[in-house]
Amino acid sequence: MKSKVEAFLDLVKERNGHEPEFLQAVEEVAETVIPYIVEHDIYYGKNILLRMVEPERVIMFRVCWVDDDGEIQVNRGYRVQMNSAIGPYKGGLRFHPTVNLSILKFLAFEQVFKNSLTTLPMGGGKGGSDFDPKGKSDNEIMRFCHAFMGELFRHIGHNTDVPAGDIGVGAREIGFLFGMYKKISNGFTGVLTGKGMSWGGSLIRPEATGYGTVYFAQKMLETKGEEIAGKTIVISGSGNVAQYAAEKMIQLGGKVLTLSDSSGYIHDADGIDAEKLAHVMALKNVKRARISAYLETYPNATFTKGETPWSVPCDIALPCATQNELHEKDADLLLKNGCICVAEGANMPSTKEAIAAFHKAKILFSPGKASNAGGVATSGLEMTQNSLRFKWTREEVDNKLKDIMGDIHKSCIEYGTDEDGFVDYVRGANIAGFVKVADAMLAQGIV
Ligand SMILES: NC(=O)C1=CN([C@@H]2O[C@H](COP(=O)(O)OP(=O)(O)OC[C@H]3O[C@@H](n4cnc5c(N)ncnc54)[C@H](OP(=O)(O)O)[C@@H]3O)[C@@H](O)[C@H]2O)C=CC1
Ligand SMILES: O=C(O)CCC(=O)C(=O)O
Repeated sequence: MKSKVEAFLDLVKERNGHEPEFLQAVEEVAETVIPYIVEHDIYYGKNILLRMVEPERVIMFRVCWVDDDGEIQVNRGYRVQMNSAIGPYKGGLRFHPTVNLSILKFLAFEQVFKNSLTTLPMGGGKGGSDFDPKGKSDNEIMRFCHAFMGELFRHIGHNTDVPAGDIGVGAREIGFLFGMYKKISNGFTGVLTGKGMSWGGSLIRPEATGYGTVYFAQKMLETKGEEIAGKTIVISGSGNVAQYAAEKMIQLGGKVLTLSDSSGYIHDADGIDAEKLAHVMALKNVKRARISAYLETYPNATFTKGETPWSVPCDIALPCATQNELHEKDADLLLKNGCICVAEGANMPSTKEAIAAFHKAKILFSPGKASNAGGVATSGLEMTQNSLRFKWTREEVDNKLKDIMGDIHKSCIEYGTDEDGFVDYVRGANIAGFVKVADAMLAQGIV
């Protein structure tokens, strides 16, 4: 006889069998949420989770643009509008050659729970394209963004769907996307977040995902009487999330040992301090160089080609690059080397087996939907400021971000504490995220 979780997953697999990342994300949620549904009559027998795994709408479109050689290029664009029970769809856009429907559906599904956890009124969505920004000129990026928005504009709006950045979409791309939306719609609205500071952006939004991940790690460490000062930290990635996670760790007295990109990782045993990090930011955000270029200025560091940084001994690990970048063997190495805390800055960076290893060892482990929620939370604060036509100070936004990360941590404790006191942050985040969305769906009827 199949368990309820198995029966549910079989149904989801029947419809989405060719979408491995989406199935992985659904499985993690189903395993923790279905037992909760079974114990709570108000949710039982209503097929709520079955409704939540089906996107409300998926938009897929052609994006044609002309490259610098005058060649016509064709890419595929998407927007997955997953769930709008508690607010307008909200979530980033990813430009990366690996983008497909499975990846965007997993990200949109995670986003529904994450946005619910922030306590702000935002539904979940995600979008993007298989366009590869690497090696493209600024003019090519602009032409692509304009072409992409030339179709996306009709599906979004400040009260309907508010996209933002993700992998491959940063301040430059948001600028080009916003410019085209404003032109076509003939209106200046907060339709995107992550905007520039002089045209509706919020202070702290660029820093928010990385800072928030560190604030969450801080809260987890506090439960064990530990603090960040004096700890060694291994970080993967060297993009937006990794850079600001490193910055906050350094400010709080941590010693950051590594950063990476898709070509490999650098290990600086002396620690990446504020000055070295500023150099990384210039390398990555201005020169758009590979992380190995770090060694040209800091030759004492090492570069390991084609590897992730998890073999470097550390107290705290922050996976901040991409999905499924931390496997069971990496988790075993981290544990063997004494790691006590893993906070995910990326979305679903740890595989199911890696999470099981962390849970078995009972170390502090937080899933991205809890610990990286600071980015979208601050996007929510950007939306509020846009509606109010007002601007909060850096300190005001940072304090709100800290409060939100603290509240998410409390929710995880409330729903994820085992009888022996161990906190399963995965279960906590999934159930807390589910309850708010499910209550709204029940109140709104079968729609
Ligand atoms: N930006 C945000 O506000 C938020 C982002 N996230 C998540 O955080 C993660 C990082 O996003 P963000 O920093 O914004 O993106 P960026 O594009 O700024 O940086 C991505 C980083 O990850 C590396 N990377 C990407 N794909 C791979 C891969 N397949 N293998 C190894 N390294 C890879 C990139 O290296 P390379 O340059 O070589 O590709 C780069 O260093 C993603 O999972 C994203 O979904 C979550 C919440 C909010
Ligand atoms: O700020 C946002 O709306 C999106 C952030 C995002 O894409 C994410 O949380 O994964």
